[in-house]
This record gives sequence, C-alpha cells and structure tokens, in this order.
Amino acid sequence: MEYLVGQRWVSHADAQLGLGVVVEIEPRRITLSFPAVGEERTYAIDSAPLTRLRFKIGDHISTVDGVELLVTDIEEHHGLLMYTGTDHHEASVTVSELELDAFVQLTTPQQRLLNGHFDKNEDFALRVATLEHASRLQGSPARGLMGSRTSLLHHQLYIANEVGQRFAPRVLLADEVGLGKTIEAGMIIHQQLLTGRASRVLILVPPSLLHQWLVEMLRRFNLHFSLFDADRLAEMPDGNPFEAEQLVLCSRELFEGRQELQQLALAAGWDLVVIDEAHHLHWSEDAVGEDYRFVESLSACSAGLLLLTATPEQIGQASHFARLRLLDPSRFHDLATFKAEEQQYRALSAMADSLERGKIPAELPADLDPNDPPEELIEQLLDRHGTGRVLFRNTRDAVAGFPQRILHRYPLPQPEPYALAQVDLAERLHPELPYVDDSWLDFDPRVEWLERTLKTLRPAKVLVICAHAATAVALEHHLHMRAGIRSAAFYEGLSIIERDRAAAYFADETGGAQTLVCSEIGSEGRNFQFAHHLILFDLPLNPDLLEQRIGRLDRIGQQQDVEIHVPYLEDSAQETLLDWYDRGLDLFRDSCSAGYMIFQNFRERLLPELEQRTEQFETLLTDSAEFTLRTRDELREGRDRLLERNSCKREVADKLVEEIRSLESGETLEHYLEALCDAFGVDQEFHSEHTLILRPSEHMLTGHFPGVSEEGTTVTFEREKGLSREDMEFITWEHPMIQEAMDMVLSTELGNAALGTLKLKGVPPGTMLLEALYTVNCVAPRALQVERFLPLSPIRLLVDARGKQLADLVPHARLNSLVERVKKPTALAIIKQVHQEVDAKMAIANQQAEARLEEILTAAEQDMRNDLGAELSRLEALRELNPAIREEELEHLRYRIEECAIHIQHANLQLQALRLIITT
Ligand SMILES: Nc1ncnc2c1ncn2[C@@H]1O[C@H](COP(=O)(O)OP(=O)(O)OP(=O)(O)O)[C@@H](O)[C@H]1O
Repeated sequence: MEYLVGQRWVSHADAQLGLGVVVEIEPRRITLSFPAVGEERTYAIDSAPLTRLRFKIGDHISTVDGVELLVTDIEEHHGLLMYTGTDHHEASVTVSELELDAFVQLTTPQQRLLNGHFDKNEDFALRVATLEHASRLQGSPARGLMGSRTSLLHHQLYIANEVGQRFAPRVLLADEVGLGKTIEAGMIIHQQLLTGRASRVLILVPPSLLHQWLVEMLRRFNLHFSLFDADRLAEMPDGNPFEAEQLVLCSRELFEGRQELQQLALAAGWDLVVIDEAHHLHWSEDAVGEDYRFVESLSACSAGLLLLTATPEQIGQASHFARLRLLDPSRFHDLATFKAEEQQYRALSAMADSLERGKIPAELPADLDPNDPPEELIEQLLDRHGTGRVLFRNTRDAVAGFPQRILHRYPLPQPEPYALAQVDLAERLHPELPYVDDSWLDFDPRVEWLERTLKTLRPAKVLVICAHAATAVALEHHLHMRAGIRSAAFYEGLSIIERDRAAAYFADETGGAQTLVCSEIGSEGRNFQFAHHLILFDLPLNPDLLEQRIGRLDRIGQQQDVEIHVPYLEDSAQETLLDWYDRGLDLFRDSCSAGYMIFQNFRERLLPELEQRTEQFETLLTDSAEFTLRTRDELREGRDRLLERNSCKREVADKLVEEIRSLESGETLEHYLEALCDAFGVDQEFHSEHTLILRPSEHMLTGHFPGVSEEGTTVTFEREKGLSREDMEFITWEHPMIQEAMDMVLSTELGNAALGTLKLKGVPPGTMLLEALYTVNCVAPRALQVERFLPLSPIRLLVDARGKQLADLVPHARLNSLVERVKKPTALAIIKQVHQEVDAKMAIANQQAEARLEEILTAAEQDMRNDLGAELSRLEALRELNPAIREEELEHLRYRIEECAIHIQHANLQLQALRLIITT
C-alpha cells in the first residue's frame, strides 16, 4: 500500500472519525490526523484499518473553504487525487484532495461499501423491507385510515375517506346521535395530518367535552392536542399562544367577549378548524351571535372546516342553513332558495329509487343521459343535484345493530304546593324552578321515587338527566347526603377538572358512583354507554334535546337495551308532554331526525294543551302520530335516503375495510417490528398471542426507540385486543412507533451497504453478484400528494459477473435465506480487490435502473392525469349544474395537476442499498 502525506483515507474500523489526512509516515507506522474529531491516530502500516477515499464522478464533495462541487473528472498527480467539478454557479473548478473538508460523511451505499463500512445482512434486509412497506403504504387507498384504534365501521370509514381525500374539506358531519362523529372527525384529521394536507388544526368544543376529545384523539388516533384554557393561557409567555402549538383544543366559551383572544386565534392561521356541537352557534336572519361571527371569521382564514352536530335543525331550519353557509357561502347564500331546494331533494330520492328498480324516471334532469347505466345515473344524480358534498348524515336505520329503547312511565300524584303555584309554561314543566331553597325536595314525589328506584336498580349504573343545573345539584346533594346513594353531579357550573372527576367516578366499575345527575347542557355529547338505565327527571320542550339525552346511552358500544324511566306528575304539563313525545312522536322507541320540524308544525296546538289539557288533545295526538308517520316515511324515502346514499356507499366502504384487514392480517407487521427491535437493540418478550412486551436493552443502537418506555411497553397487533385493552398500544402500520422507526431506518445509512457469500449450484466460486436497490426520489411539497401516484417504487437489481439481470430469478427473500455473513477482515480483503469490478457493475445497474425510472415516471404521470383529470372533468361538469362546487376547488385541482406533472418529470433515482455477494 502506497501512502503519501496529504492523502485522504478513512478508517473502516471507526466511521465516526470522518476523513483522515496522512500526516506522518515512518518505516512501519503511519499517523493520520482526523480533524473532524480533533484526533490523531497511529497505526502499524501492515494492518492499518484504512481505505483510500476516492470520490467518483457524480459525487458531491465540499472543500474546507465551503465550496460544493459535483465531480465531473478525476486525475492523479504525484499520488494525490485532483477533482474537477462544477460549483453552484456552474463554473468548473479543480481542487486537490488536500483541500477536502474533513467533516465529509461517507453515507452513500457505494461510498460505504467501497470504504469497508459494512452493515449486517439482516440490516440490509430491514432496509429493503422498510422501503417496500413504505412504498406500499404510500399507494394504499386506506392511507390515514388504518391507524385508528376503532372498530372498522363502514359508515365512518366511508365518510373519513371521502372527506379526508379532499383538498380543504369543508363539511357538516351530521350523523344521528352517537354514531361516532368525533371518531369520523378524528379519522379525517389523522388522514389530513399524515398525508401532509394539514398541519395546524384547531378544535372548538363545549367545555364539558374538552377532556373527552383530548382523550379520544390521543387514545384512538395517537394525536397529541394541547388543551388551551384560561390557566394555560395565563402561564404562556408573551406572543401569540396559538402559534406555539400545531394541534390546539379549546372551548368556544374561552373566546366569549374576548376580542383580543379571538384576534390572536385568527392571526395564528389554521389548515383545519373543527367545531363540535355546531348547532349552538347563534344565527337568525335578524341577529347574528358573537360565537357565529367568530367561527365565521375562523372559517374564512382556514382552508378546511368540519362542523359536527347530530341535530342540525335543533334550532331550526334557518340556523341549519347558516351553518351550511359557513361551509360554502357561495353555494348557500339565500335561505328561501335553500328551502325551495330542500323540496327537490325528495323528488331526487324518488328518482334514485326508480333508477335502482331499473326504471328511467320521466323527470330525469336534462343533463343526464338516460342511456347511461342506472348505477352511473344514480351517482350523477346524487353528485350533481344532491347535498352530499357538503352534508353527511348516517341514520341508525342505515347503520343498524342498535339495541331497543324501552320506555317505563311512572305516574305520581301532583303535590299541593305545585298545583297551587304554577304560572308559566317553564314552571309547569319544571315546577321546582321557582324555589330558591331546597324545600321542594321534601314534597316533590319524584324525589322519593328517584331514591326508591335507584335502590331497586342497584347495583346497575343509572344516568339521571334534568333540565337545569340547580335541580341537578339539589338532587345529587339529597341522594348523596340523605339517601346514602353514591352519586355525583355533572353540570355546566363545574370546572373541567371537577366534571371529569365526576364522570370518572360514575364510570368506575368498582366503588364508583351508582348514579350521575346531569343537567341538559352538562351532559351533551358525553359517552355514558356503559350504563343502560336512563332516568328523565323532567322533559325538555324540544324533541332534539330529548334525542340528545337518550343519545348519551343509546350510542355505539351500548350492549344492552336502553331502559328509559320517566317519572311525571299526573294531570300536569309533564304528563301531556310525555304523551305527546310518546304517542305523538314515538320518540322513546325510535329516533326521529325531523323531531324539531314536527314540533314546530304542532307547536301552536301543543302549547295551549300544556297549559290546560282539553278534549282536543286526543285529536292532536292522532294528528301528530299520523304526521310523524308520514314524515318518517317521507324522510326515509326522501332526504335521509338521499343523504344516506351519499354518506355511505357500501362497495367503497367494503373495499376500505378489506384493504385494512388485509394489511393487518398475517404476521408481516409483527415480523417487521421484530426485525426493527433486533436492529435497534430493543428486547422483546412474548406476552400472549400477537402481543409483545418491548423493553430498551443495554445494547440500544440509538439512545431511544420511539414509543418504548423505560419500564417496557406492551404492544398488540390485534384490533380487538387493542380496543379492549387500554394498557396496550395497538400497533398498525400507521402507529407512530412504526412510522418513526421507519423514518429512523430511512434517514440513516443503516443497512445500506453489505457483503455476503453464497453457494449457488452451477456458478463457479469467486463470481461476483451486486444487489442494488433504488427508489424514486421525488422532491415535492407534501400537500401535492405526488406519492399517491409516484410512491418510492423500489427497483431491485441483481447484476451478475457478465452484467446479466438476475433479480427475477433470485428474489430478495430467497437471497436473504441463502446469504452467509463474512468476517470483517475477509470482507475488507475482498473489497480491496473488487473495487473496479464494483464500479463497472454499478454502471450497468445505474443504466438499467434509469431505463426503469423512465417507465415508472411515464406511468405515474399518466396515472395522475387520468385520476385527477377525471376528477377535474367531473367537477367541471358538476359546476355547470351544482354551485356546491367551489371555484377554488377547481383551480386548486388544475394547479395541482400541472405542479404534479412537473415534479414527476423531475424525479430521479436514489441508490438506497447495495450488497456485494461472492459465490463460494
Ligand atoms: N369505530 C368505533 N369503534 C369503537 N368505538 C366507537 C367507534 N365509533 C364510535 N365509538 C364510540 O361510540 C361513542 C359515540 O361516538 P362519538 O362520541 O364520536 O359520537 P357522536 O356522533 O359524536 O355523538 P354525539 O351525537 O352524542 O355528539 C363513543 O364512546 C365512541 O368512542
């Protein structure tokens, strides 16, 4: 080996030393300085673990003066290498190796392989597997949807997929109570974040739901939201607090009367704003509430907006319209037109039905071609004339699988003080209201009944709901202090912590409260389906509120029939209202999305009956029941049906479920995580089937492995187990542990250079094979989603001694099982001899990969143009008829197609891993 002072060498025993400069040569010893680490090392010349650093044409080098060059030519002068290259001004510059920057990292597979920095064959295999999995996930139709810790429910996956794919989704999620709107919103947020379409998200909810949202986002989607409340804001340093976090959760009330805070939230800018229980936003044609105005301003400065409500018309059709207007002001600009359009939806649904039966309706809109297949016609009808792009609503009927609701009525005698005192309607319905003290507890028969009933139902958990906070507080106090019943109160006056403590006490299976006494507002949106007894201490004067109450228990996850107990005072407004809800609306047995509309329809006849029941009441009941039946039928056949068709297309949802199940089935993920743990030095212990305990070991490759705590983390690959065992992490391809570990592999050189031997029948010993793995590297803004059409697309090549391609003949997995490791000294000896041969094979591999790249890029561009082009033509056709399509969506799509094409055309190859194999 010829050493000369000034030459650059690298230590293959210790890659971290960086580049070494020969500073002294003695007869048997050689000294190198390693400037990057400020060390000098002396070696015996015969056994120095050194490899001459020779850059290649095409490599990027940098000099001590900070000049960056792309090498175009290399010559040797008196034993020193002279590199000629182009700098960033495209000027040609020649530098001697003396001038090279010592901090140079040898990271490319070729540099590492030729400089003797070998990885284990297992690490090489891990790198290849990582690239293949990453590429497959990028192209998966279930991207962003497979990682949630939820049951795979069709209606939710459909909506999440449909909405999550949109640029800047602006929709109203209006599934009936308890069908999982929070979960749908979580899936959409997760998908938008994972695919880079959104990075800043603001969620506004009622105070009682803050904690529930925080926990649901974390537990089900691994999304860490920061909860902003008055205390947190007070503690934050100067500056805009909303800019300090990307994912923020706070209550709408936080902004009430605080203009300055509103301005800060607006100034921070968001990609997606989510408003839960959106029916509370105040809007009427005469008066617009501060809350509505604030959300309207937020909506104007955020690309995406999700509004959630189970009872969109709870405050009437006008305010329902107002929320749609927030989503798409250019579409929903006039209430009267909107009302007229609503009438059309029913006719459209009837048309869709006839099409389904194979009949072309005479009144089919002119823009549809009756010769198209009926399925396509239905799609076009819904697409072009329905409300589906903005409004999603699934009903219990459509989702199915819900338990029964059973009503129990308890007539109680009217006590004298109430009979004498009642004046207005509110007091008739809630006779305890006027009492400033708790004296009503002594004579109101509902109190004694409540005490008795709770004792009879013991140990079953019972949720009690009443209209007012004061009633809830007094009742709970009584139950707790006087009746010895374990209870807690839950109402709007409590702090968030107190509320969560009360809910947790109620949820606690052992030693928790038997009953939780809630006020109307306090309990909205909460999950109490672990109980199946509901006591309605009074009844609200709005069917949608009653539906909200029942929905606390009658929601996804309810295992038993829901027992609804209603105590009421005989011959009172309560009895009349109960009769009307029960016999007029049949609301206790079946939810009714038109409850408020029916109430409005009969309001004028109903209210006087609540004051004083007359003989007319029976007729009112019959009329209401008939009207309800008709309305239910109409809805079933009309608007709801139309919405359902848009809110869940079974075939699409089936495919998503199938895709997720297939990604979860088998043991691919399990084996992959095991390989990751082996590579990074994480210990694995068997826990139970498809479940492991992971612990950091003493031989960790890096200081930390994502998601593995010091005391150990239990992980399961089974969805069912993941759902029932809160103490375990449910691992999917989208779990942060896997995503971050994949990033760790791909952002370092782990496994990118390896050497092994192989016995192959018929191949003479000493033959060289080069296995190379390339990916397609497309640098593009994440929001463009280019990887949907152009994923990493790993290209594997296996070049033999004569330059023949053997990749198909000897697949990677088979090669892995045959390759044997080589001891480092032998490997170094081999590599020194095959330098030039490797270069020659690399040139062949590069050429072949380039040819493949061209094919891949052409196909990707075609795919992209087909896919986005079809979407564009569909939207352009739609826009002619349906102003629900916003112009900016079209513009964005056109821009996106051209931008994607440019980025695809500029994609290049990246060599990801190289393995040299010698036959023995
Ligand atoms: N896919 C799912 N897998 C498991 N649990 C689910 C799923 N979807 C919903 N749930 C559970 O069902 C309950 C209802 O869901 P969620 O709170 O999202 O409903 P909602 O439609 O927002 O209700 P509300 O109308 O009361 O606001 C919650 O306890 C939720 O965790």
